[in-house]
Amino acid sequence: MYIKDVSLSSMAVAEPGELYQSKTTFHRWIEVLVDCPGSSDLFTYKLPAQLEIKPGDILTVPFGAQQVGAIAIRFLSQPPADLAPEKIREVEDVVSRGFFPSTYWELLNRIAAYYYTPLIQVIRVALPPGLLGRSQRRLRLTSLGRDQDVFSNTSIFMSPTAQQVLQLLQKTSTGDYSYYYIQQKVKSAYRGTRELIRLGLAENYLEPPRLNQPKLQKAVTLLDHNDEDLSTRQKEIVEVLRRYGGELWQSELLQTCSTSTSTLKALEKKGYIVIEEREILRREQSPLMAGDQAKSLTDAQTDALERIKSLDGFAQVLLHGVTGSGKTEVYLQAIAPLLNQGKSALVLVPEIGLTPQLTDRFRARFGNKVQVYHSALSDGERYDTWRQMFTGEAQVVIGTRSAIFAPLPNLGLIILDEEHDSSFKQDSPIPTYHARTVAQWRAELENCPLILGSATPSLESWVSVGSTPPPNPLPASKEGGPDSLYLSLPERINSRPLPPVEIVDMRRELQEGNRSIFSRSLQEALEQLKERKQQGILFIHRRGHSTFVSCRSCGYVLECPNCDVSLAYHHVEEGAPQLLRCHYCNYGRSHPPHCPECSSPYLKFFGSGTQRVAQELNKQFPHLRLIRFDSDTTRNKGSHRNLLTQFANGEADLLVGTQMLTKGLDLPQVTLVGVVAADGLLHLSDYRANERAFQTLTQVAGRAGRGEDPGRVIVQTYTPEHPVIEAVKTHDYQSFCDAELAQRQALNYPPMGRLILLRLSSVDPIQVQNTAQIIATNFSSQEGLEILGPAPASILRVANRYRWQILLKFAAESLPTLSDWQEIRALCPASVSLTIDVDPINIM
Ligand SMILES: Nc1ncnc2c1ncn2[C@@H]1O[C@H](COP(=O)(O)OP(=O)(O)OP(=O)(O)O)[C@@H](O)[C@H]1O
Ligand SMILES: [Zn+2]
Ligand SMILES: [Zn+2]
Repeated sequence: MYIKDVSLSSMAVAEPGELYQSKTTFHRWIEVLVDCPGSSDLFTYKLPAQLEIKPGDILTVPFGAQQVGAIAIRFLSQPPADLAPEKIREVEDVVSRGFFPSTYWELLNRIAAYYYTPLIQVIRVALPPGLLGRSQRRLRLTSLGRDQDVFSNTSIFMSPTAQQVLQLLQKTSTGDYSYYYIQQKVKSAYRGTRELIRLGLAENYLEPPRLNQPKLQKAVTLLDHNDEDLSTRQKEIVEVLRRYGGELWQSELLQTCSTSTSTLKALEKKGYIVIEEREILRREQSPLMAGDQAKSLTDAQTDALERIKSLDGFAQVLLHGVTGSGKTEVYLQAIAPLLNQGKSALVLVPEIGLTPQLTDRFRARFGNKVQVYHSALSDGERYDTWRQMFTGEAQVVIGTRSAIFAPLPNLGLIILDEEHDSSFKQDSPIPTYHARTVAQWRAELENCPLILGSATPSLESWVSVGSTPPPNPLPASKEGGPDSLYLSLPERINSRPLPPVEIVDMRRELQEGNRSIFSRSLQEALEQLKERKQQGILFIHRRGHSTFVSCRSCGYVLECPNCDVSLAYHHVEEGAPQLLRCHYCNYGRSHPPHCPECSSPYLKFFGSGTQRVAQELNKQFPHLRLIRFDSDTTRNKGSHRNLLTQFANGEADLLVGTQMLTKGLDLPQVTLVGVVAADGLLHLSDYRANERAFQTLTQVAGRAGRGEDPGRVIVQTYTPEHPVIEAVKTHDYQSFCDAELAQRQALNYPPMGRLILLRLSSVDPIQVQNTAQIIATNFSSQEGLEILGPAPASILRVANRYRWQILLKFAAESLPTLSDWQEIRALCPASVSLTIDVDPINIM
């Protein structure tokens, strides 16, 4: 593939031999990425003679009138033709060497190239917010510099400028100023500072953003002493300290002993205690966990663990374990020996708030070796956690998508739990990476295993560990490529059965006079909950914007005549015509008043939200206590945990919620799971709709019957004959996959074919449409490339921007030669923005 974008072709730095300045090829210029808002170009600088620089080093360079942070990208043996050599400025200094280990650096480069994203944007995703941006370069005295008296004869010889800077620094108690300040105070300070550094009298460093300075707090430490000359009060304090292991935060001690700082100071004076500032790490706080021991494993778990432990270096492992089969225990026991070897592990989960239980289990097992890293942390927490990771101490990092960039130097294992989950994919902004793809590269580069765990693996992962389907029931293992391994946990812990799934035909309910959103079956099950002192979960699919239209009388779903997808309902604004549209070929029609199949007027936009269901429940089952569990009720930090704890404590009978319920909840008291309307999942206008529906329904069903009491699942639908419903009923992942893969194959959809989605948006509806048209025609028809669209996005206008899209579909697994992306971008006028989504997951 030919890529002209400069920042993309910087891949070259990762090639061996290019990394270092060798004596034979003497480089005199270097291209750097400058950390300046809006700048994504590379700039050329001259290499100072004495300074050794490697790609990936963090530098300071003069930029306009400022000194700014920059990252060294690659050497040039020729200056660019359009730049006069004498105009090129020199790199000022290296702030941090080897900041990016070479494997990490290569990872970032791969992401930039694969996702057509300028490298600086990738770096911004990887680094904690503001690390480079608001960092400040400072100069501070060394101990040699502190003791240097410029007026004495024994002083090291230095220029007058250097003397001035030295004296300036010596005047402060800290011996430390920002470069900016020094430059204000001393003329041509630049040369002076260089000189001081060379003489070992000063050193420069990059100060982290102010906001993220380490947080200090006073700690009180007990010294070894016999307490003879103490008052009773003082003795009490010493006793408290001793009970707490000899150390407490001062604030805690004051509170515990109801004493004052002056009492403590008196104790310090007597030499019994020391009070000092200590850094407190702003890590996510969690309740203290009781220690937890490794469980003795089932046979299937033992097999899986042994296979994992025997791996040496990179391998991709699909751990396919049915719901409640104990995958987490396998992760924990795979990680334990690594920590003892001084290695770290990275565990990615779909959404951290939704899985406090998982984090708790890790904390209970590994204590403070566990770090949590995700974007909902405050900047301070993120920064501190990031620094902790950087130390290289063996640790377990649990985080969401972006934690794949955790700077763990000594990585021994990467795990993606619930690997099928679509939240591992970033749709915007660029890079539109998939954490699974990045994890695969990272594991390869670090030469460590990658475990993909799921009860409902993505078809991508299923195919990648060997596309020939194994026999049913699931085999213990199957072989894919040389580096891939399939492991299965086919049974629940203690051989508990998977819950039976009852499918209720809602058309029948209507025919037989039940107009409630709850079938008679579900009503009866809800009635029984209270009697039996059991708990239940009701799943409601919230459709957000997109919807499908179906006939309440006959179940007919309006579909596109040209594609095998349902039509989406479009209603751009009040008063505008109601339209049905296909997102793949742009076929459109008006919304019909009657069912085209049976002429019934009961056409319905499907899906009632949690709120409506909760109201309905309150009306029909006033004695059932509910907890609503959706994005409205879980907005605050810690609210997931609170609601789940309430529920686990039996403060409610029913948990009513959305997608959130499907992710890893392990509540043994739950016996009933009800799906109010499965149809909301089945007819989305997306080629992945079936896969997603199967995964969601199987996962939510898997919440039932995990404890002693057997579970029961009731799925309500208007299309009971749908193949997804069939597969969920029989817990048959295998046949579902076979059928689904055959369809994907026929239509060249992933994982057989490949997709790239171009999303265009603009405040100007005409311009965006025209641009989409021009870009689409620009893709010369190639063998194996199909261009779908341009078509308007399903919600045409969002935040006053009109959105169009072009879907590129490739028959082959790898991408063929495409036209130059820079040229494509150049076709967009300034008012139209273009996002290139590689391997898109959301096509609507
Ligand atoms: N060897 C074991 N012996 C006894 N209990 C176990 C064992 N392994 C796991 N468990 C328990 O079984 C329950 C289910 O395990 P876990 O939550 O890991 O399942 P899972 O495979 O991740 O399920 P899901 O995919 O549905 O989230 C947990 O409560 C766990 O503590
Ligand atoms: Zn009908
Ligand atoms: Zn169509």
